[in-house]
Amino acid sequence: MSILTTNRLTKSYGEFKAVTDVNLDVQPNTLHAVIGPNGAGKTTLFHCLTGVQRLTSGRILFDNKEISKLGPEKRSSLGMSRSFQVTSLFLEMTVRENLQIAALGVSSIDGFRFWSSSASTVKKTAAAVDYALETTGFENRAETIAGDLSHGQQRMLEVGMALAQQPKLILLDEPTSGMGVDDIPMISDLVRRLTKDITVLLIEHNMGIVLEISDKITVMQLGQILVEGTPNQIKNDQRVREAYLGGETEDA
Ligand SMILES: Nc1ncnc2c1ncn2[C@@H]1O[C@H](COP(=O)(O)OP(=O)(O)OP(=O)(O)O)[C@@H](O)[C@H]1O
Repeated sequence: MSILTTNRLTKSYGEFKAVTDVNLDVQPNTLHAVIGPNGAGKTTLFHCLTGVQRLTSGRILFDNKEISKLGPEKRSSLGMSRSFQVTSLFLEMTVRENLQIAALGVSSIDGFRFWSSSASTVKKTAAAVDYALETTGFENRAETIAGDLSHGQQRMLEVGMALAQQPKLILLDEPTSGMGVDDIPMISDLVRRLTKDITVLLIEHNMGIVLEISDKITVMQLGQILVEGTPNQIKNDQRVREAYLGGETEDA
């Protein structure tokens, strides 16, 4: 059974349709990537899925519940977490403290519940932080100040913050953007590992990474789904080659 589906998801800005009739079907414990050239509608789709933007029409079902009209906090409390941005890390705090905040706070600063933590919350939080530390491989850096991490490591910590919320599904928006080539394997290995426990929906521009690590790929163009399939199917699809820089499929 699917963990996330969209049914004719459409988002318009005035007369302009940025996303049109998108039907996504994300299976549990898979890495499902959405790719497409500039302006394809990936970011708009991402914001509609996280609840940052309202759909113009269509429906979103997560874990068998309709979530189309729920805000970001509610979605995250149901188990749908998005990766934080480097700009939302607490750079003067340690890695562990950042993860604790994410584990306690669910998603917004207003939601933090430091002061009313019961013993069971503290225990649950510790387990969530341990899970995030272990999965990101940050066990040895737990006491490092986040501001002292490299840019690539900070991006890993963003993913860790989402993991500390112990989601069923994690949504990642271009997790490798701005990363040096040497750091990219670190994050792509992490993303790949995640599907052991949870589901990953990855919005990504870099075709090379997506072909390497995804189970299923949805290619968007001009707000619509152009083609879907396994990395092999996508790699060999003429329509995809044409959409990406006149024939190139690597790193377009
Ligand atoms: N707030 C907005 N108002 C009007 N048009 C918008 C708005 N946001 C996005 N668009 C338009 O919607 C289309 C899809 O944009 P979107 O950012 O979702 O694409 P994308 O696939 O994420 O592209 P990129 O890889 O360049 O970020 C584009 O034509 C864009 O100009």
